[in-house]
Order: sequence, then C-alpha cells, then structure tokens
Amino acid sequence: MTELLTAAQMRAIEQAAIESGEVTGLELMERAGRGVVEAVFEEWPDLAKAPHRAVVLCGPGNNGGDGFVVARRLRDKGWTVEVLFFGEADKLSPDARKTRDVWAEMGDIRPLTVEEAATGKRPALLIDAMFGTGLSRAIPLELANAHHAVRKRDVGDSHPWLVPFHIAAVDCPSGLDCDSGHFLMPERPTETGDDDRNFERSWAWWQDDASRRLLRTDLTIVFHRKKIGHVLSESCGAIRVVDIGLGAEDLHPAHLKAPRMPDQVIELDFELPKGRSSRIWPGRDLDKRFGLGRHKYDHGHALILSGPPGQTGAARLAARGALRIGAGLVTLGVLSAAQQEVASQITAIMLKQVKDAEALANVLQDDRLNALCLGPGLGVERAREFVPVVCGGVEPRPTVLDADALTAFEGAPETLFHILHNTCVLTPHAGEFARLFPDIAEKLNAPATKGPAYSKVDATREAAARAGCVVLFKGPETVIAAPDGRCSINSAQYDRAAPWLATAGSGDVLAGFITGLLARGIDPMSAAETAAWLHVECALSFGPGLIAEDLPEELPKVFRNLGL
Ligand SMILES: NC(=O)C1=CN([C@@H]2O[C@H](COP(=O)(O)OP(=O)(O)OC[C@H]3O[C@@H](n4cnc5c(N)ncnc54)[C@H](O)[C@@H]3O)[C@@H](O)[C@H]2O)[C@@H](O)CC1
Ligand SMILES: [K+]
Repeated sequence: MTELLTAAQMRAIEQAAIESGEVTGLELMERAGRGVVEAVFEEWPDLAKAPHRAVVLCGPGNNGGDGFVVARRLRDKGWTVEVLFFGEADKLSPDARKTRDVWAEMGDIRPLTVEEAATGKRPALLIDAMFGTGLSRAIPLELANAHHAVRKRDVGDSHPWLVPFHIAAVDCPSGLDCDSGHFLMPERPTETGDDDRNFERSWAWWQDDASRRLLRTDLTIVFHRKKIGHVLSESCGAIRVVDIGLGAEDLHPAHLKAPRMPDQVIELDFELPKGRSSRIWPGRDLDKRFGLGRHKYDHGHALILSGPPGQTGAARLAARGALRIGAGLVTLGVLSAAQQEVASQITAIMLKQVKDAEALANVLQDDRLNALCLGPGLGVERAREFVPVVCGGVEPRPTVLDADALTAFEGAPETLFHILHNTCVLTPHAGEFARLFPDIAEKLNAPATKGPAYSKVDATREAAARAGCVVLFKGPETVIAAPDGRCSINSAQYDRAAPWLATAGSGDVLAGFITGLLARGIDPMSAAETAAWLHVECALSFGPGLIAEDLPEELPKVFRNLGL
C-alpha cells in the first residue's frame, strides 16, 4: 500500500524537510534531475550505451529548474542537448535560477516557441519539464504546439517509426493536474453577443484547441510519492517513482501512522515501502480470517438474490465469487419460475425460493445469514421491493447493492439514502453513479480549467458521505470511499493494466467477492478494498481471453501466490 499525495501535501513535505535543515531546495532539485536521468536509462537501456541528442523543454517554475539539471547531466555524459525555455530568468525561483545559470555556462538557451522547437534533427529523447505540481490552469497552446513540433522533426531518409524517440515527463506530463488526473482545459468561449453560427465556430475551435493540449508521454518520473492525479489519469505512460531523500515521513501530519487519517488516499498496490513492516494491507484481515473457525457457519452465510428466468446468470456469478473468496455457505434467493434454470447450473451453492418481500422477510429470520447481495440480474422492480426489506430492521446485515439495486432508485436517490445503513456497500459504475449522484457526476465530468480540479476521489468521498456508507466507484481506476473520508484507489492501469477485465459479468463477480468477505466478518471498507484488489489480481493472473466465469476460478491460484 502506498499513500498518494496531493500537490499541496507534497509542497508541505518539501517545505518541512527544508525548514528542518536536513536538505536544501537546491539539493532536492539536483536529486530530482539526477533521478530523471537514471530513470530514463533504466527504462531505455539503449540510451545509456552511447550519447544521443535530447531536447529539454523547461518551464517557468521549479519543474523547469529540474529540466536544467537534466540537461547538464546529459551533457556531462556527452549528449547533444538543446534547451528551450519558457519564462524569464529573473522571475525564476532562486533554486531554478541557479540550475539555469549553471547550464547557461555550458550550453545555449533558446526561447520555447514552435519555430525553435521545429528546428533541428529529431532527438532520441524529449524531456518535458514545462510544468509540474504548480500548474494552475491550461498550459499555453504555444507550448503544447512546441511539444508536438519536436515530435514532428525531421528524421532524414528513415521512416520515423524506425528511429528511436522517447518522451519522458518530469514529475507529470505538463498540463496534468496532479490532484485530479484531469488535463486542464482552456476556459470555454462564452455565448454572449455571438450569433449561433459564431458560437458553433468558436465551440469547434475550443474543442480542437483544448484537445491539442493533451501531451503524450512514454514515461513519467515522479518525485518521492505518486500524486493522486498520476493514478487517476491514464496518461503518464509508465511511472517511475524516484526517491529524492524525503524519507522521514512523519515530517508531515499526512504521514502519521495508522489508523489512517481521513484525508489520506491510499493506493492498493500492496508494495510495502522499503524498510517498513506491513502497515495496513487489507489482505491481513483475510489472512487472519482464513485461520479462524472450523465450521462452515464460522465463515459466514451469504444470501444473493436473483431475478427472473433467463436473467439469473449475474447472480450465479456473484454467488460463485462469494463462495470462492471464502464465505462458508452461499444461498441464492430465486423465483420459483427460475428455480429449475438455476438448480441445473449450481452445485455447492444452495437455493431458496424468494417470491416477494414477505418471503424475503421470512428468509431473513435466519440470523446465520450475515451478508447480502442485491442487484446483479435482480430486475429493477424486484430491487425496489427488496431493498427496503434488507436495509430495514433493528440490526440490518452488511449488504452489497449493485446494478439493478442502484438503478431502481434513479430519480429518487434520496429514498435510497434514507434507508441505507453504515454496513452497506454501493458499487456503481459511471452510469449508475450518475443516476444516483447526478450533481456530483456533473461536477466530475465538467471540463477542468483550474487546479486543483474536482477529482474522482472528491466525487466518491462526497457520494459516500451523502449515502452514509461505503461507495466503490468502478472504472479502470476504482475509487473506494467511506463516509468518514477514508479513501483508496485500486488501479487497473500502468503495470496493473488489465483491459480484458472489462467483460460482461465481471462486475457481478466483484459484488460477490465483496459479499463473501462481508460474510467472513470483514468490515465494509476493507471488504471493498480487498475484493477490488483481488478482482484485478485474478484478471492479471488469468490474462487475456478472460471471461467473468474465470475470475472466481482464478482465486485459489492468487491466494496461493499470496501465501494464504
Ligand atoms: N516539491 C518538491 O519536493 C520538489 C519539487 N520539484 C519540482 O518542482 C515542481 C513544482 O514547482 P513549482 O511549484 O515551481 O511549479 P511548476 O514548475 O509546476 O510551475 C509553476 C509556475 O508556472 C506558472 N504557471 C502555472 N500554470 C501556468 C500556466 N497554465 N501557464 C503559464 N504559467 C503557469 C506558475 O505561476 C509558476 O510560476 C515539481 O513538479 C517538481 O518538478 C523538484 O525540484 C524537487 C523537489
Ligand atoms: K512536466
């Protein structure tokens, strides 16, 4: 597990380190620049073998200051280095001014314009050191165009694809808001005073203009810790985190030891930072639970409700997931008309007829049923009828609400929030999220023009606070939040990319995984985190060709590899 930072937290940590006298800002900048060069050589060993040409684009802040260090270090290794600079030397911070001045004694500094960027042979390496964590609005179009112009430079008679060319971004691709992962967009033109045709034209211009600011990168070299935006974005290429010696973590309150502070955001990667013992990894709970209890009822009994005939597959997938992840017993609640269909396809899973709300209330008399799942293939009518039954009562059980159980409350989400209790887990994908939290989705989807922009972390936290329970907001990066502000991100991007996980029924299995862990007595936040992480692990372990049925079947292998 690693803690992700906001840009402000990163600045506070840096500031605290400098004020403690441990390190100077200039030393940090030197380490950052050196780290970039080392990371580039590790990523592309061929570049380390002989000197090549590099173009370094330096911006007006400390990100640009890092760029000057990179330029110097590459030159020291015999590289041909062109430095293009946007800004005024007199306005640089003292540290960036220093690195700029040292470079100025060994090489030229040309203005960062499209014309200059287009001039010369295409380099083997483009370093984007224009903006880092200090970006506050969309990058100037001229700079984005200059970045494109370097890529388009002449490669002589060869086909451009055959000539090595890599882009490395210093701290983040310029234009990315490190808190949200959004690329900051220019302000939209206003309609005032324009006739419709003019507006259409300026709107088209805006979109084109905005889209040109998305800068491609192959590698992003991040300092100290990933920022939330790195994980929420899909645009960093590969990510390498460089240690710049800010290891003393308790310099900042955000780094205080577990229990987690509500404002922390955790990445579920389970790589323990060097030199520290296991702090929090949700699997710890799982480990403990596997060692306990001898009777199947000690491992919990999950009830998963299914829907009409012909639509029972989703609930069966969830049931299989719940059983494989370790629930002692799993029962499917079926309509009598669907009983035959379900019975012919299951073995270890039990069946119970649940015709209507009254029948459900009767089934729930059995207090050994300790975790419930409603939604996959349930049908919205049945969901509307059942959700109040499962959520009501004196001691409502931990309950996962997914798919139809969420859609059923479109247009009246307040009704749902009113009956939810704090051991519920909602698992919406983007569409379901927008149905339950339309205003939050609108804020999230609006083009971001200023940093720090509203992020999926903000949206999920706000949703969890409003619903009063854990919300797991699905996507390539799944964000999980509790009403008290605890938050984590489970990424299926970068080195954990598993695009084949986007397959029919995969969400149903996830709902089943969470339900199974709830049945084992794991708290809702940990159950959601562990399930989400294992879900991606199963997909990675299986590989391409995966279908939803394979996910539960892959669990035993994943568990073995975890040493469980
Ligand atoms: N925080 C740390 O611990 C360290 C930070 N370092 C570097 O410093 C960077 C942060 O430096 P800064 O805070 O100076 O921020 P940046 O270098 O990201 O840029 C901020 C500057 O750009 C201007 N600016 C912001 N958005 C603009 C826009 N759209 N158009 C034109 N100008 C714009 C700001 O007014 C400010 O002058 C990090 O990303 C990293 O590269 C490293 O030197 C090492 C240590
Ligand atoms: K950058």
